[in-house]
Amino acid sequence: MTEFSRRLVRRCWLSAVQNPLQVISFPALQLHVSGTAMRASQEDFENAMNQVKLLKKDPGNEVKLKLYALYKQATEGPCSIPKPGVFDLTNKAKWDAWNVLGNLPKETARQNYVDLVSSLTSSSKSSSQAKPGADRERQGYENLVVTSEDGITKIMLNRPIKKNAISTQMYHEIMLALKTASKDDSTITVLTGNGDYYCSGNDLTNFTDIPAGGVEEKAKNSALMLRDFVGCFIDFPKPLIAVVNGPAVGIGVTTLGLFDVVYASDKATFHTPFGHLGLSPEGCSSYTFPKIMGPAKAAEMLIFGKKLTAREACAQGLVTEVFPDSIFQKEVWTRLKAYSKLPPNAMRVSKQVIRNTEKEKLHAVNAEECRVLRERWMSDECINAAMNFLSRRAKL
Ligand SMILES: CCCC/C=C/CC(=O)SCCNC(=O)CCNC(=O)[C@H](O)C(C)(C)COP(=O)(O)OP(=O)(O)OC[C@H]1O[C@@H](n2cnc3c(N)ncnc32)[C@H](O)[C@@H]1OP(=O)(O)O
Repeated sequence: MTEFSRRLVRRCWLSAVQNPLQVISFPALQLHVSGTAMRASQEDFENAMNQVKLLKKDPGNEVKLKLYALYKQATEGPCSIPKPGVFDLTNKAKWDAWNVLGNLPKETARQNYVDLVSSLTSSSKSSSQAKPGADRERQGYENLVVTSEDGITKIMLNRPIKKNAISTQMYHEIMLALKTASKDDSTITVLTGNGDYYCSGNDLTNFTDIPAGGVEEKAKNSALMLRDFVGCFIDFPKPLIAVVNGPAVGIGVTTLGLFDVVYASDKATFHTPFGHLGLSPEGCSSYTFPKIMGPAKAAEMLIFGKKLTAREACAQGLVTEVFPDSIFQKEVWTRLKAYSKLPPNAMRVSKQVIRNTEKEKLHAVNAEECRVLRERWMSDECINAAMNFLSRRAKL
């Protein structure tokens, strides 16, 4: 085994433990009942299995792995199947969880399974009464807060604990929110972030969830998703405004070239560390950035990862206006409320006149960037960089 493979093995296991939600999907709990007759607690065991299928809230991957392992131990005994390969993250995490139970007797595993399910059903009953959760569910977004008021639809990235890194689910949520906003009654749409960051870019753990088809399939699916995601910005029909409340990284920066107006707090910074991550530009920035700031300045950002302050980004034309952080929200929202009262059709038509001649080109650029990135994601440079971040060895 090479040093690289050893690091990858270590990293894969680490990511399975640190980011269990990325590793195993909920349907994996829909296990088959073995025909083997069991003693007294067989009925409890089967009831518990049925209760698991009815859980309203995803219990998280750590718990799901525990349930899986206890089920296997209770029905088949100690793990004796071959260890899955290093890239087969999901099956490897399941194997590890089962294997760690060693020679735990079947009856004990069965009892532990029943106890664990019982604790889950009681906690889900109490948490379903919590109002914030109910609100989120009603709105249908896990990591966004979407509000419509005064003619403005505000889409707020709401994962402050992870600096608003965009998870796979968030990509889909943002696409849905943009599509919904494009058809609602609002006249303008705003994207912003909750907390101290605007967005820390792509969630680097997105790539730890490797499907059965391996890294190639993951790269293919990611490229398709990215193309759709960026396509939603290219096609967005109303004025789209970024309210950049704090630092922006990666795709949080590149997509800014597709907004109509970008307001930034003076605390914001703009960083596209593609070189450090073994990546290449996306979000149409390979086209919009040279157009906005000239090829030399764009190259410094996109190839060498030069981080810009808000004032520098404004001087380069990426940002429309910078405000002192202390008055940022007040000033920006006062201005946006005034803009939102302008005639909506005129605003739409003006946007179309400004943007439509570029649309076809932007879609072609988007497709090409995604094609190149699909290759990059499978490169050693990129895998190493993601591993470094995940194992906390490197920060940007
Ligand atoms: C499928 C489509 C793909 C499209 C491709 C897009 C390309 C990009 O977007 S490239 C840019 C990717 N982003 C990064 O490389 C940023 C990585 N993050 C950092 O360097 C730092 O976290 C930070 C400089 C943003 C913030 O540092 P700070 O010291 O203030 O806070 P932390 O303790 O590091 O972060 C808190 C918490 O948030 C997690 N986190 C932050 N950013 C990301 C991220 N991009 N992906 C995953 N997780 C992230 C960080 O790990 C911390 O989590 P824990 O508290 O659980 O350790």
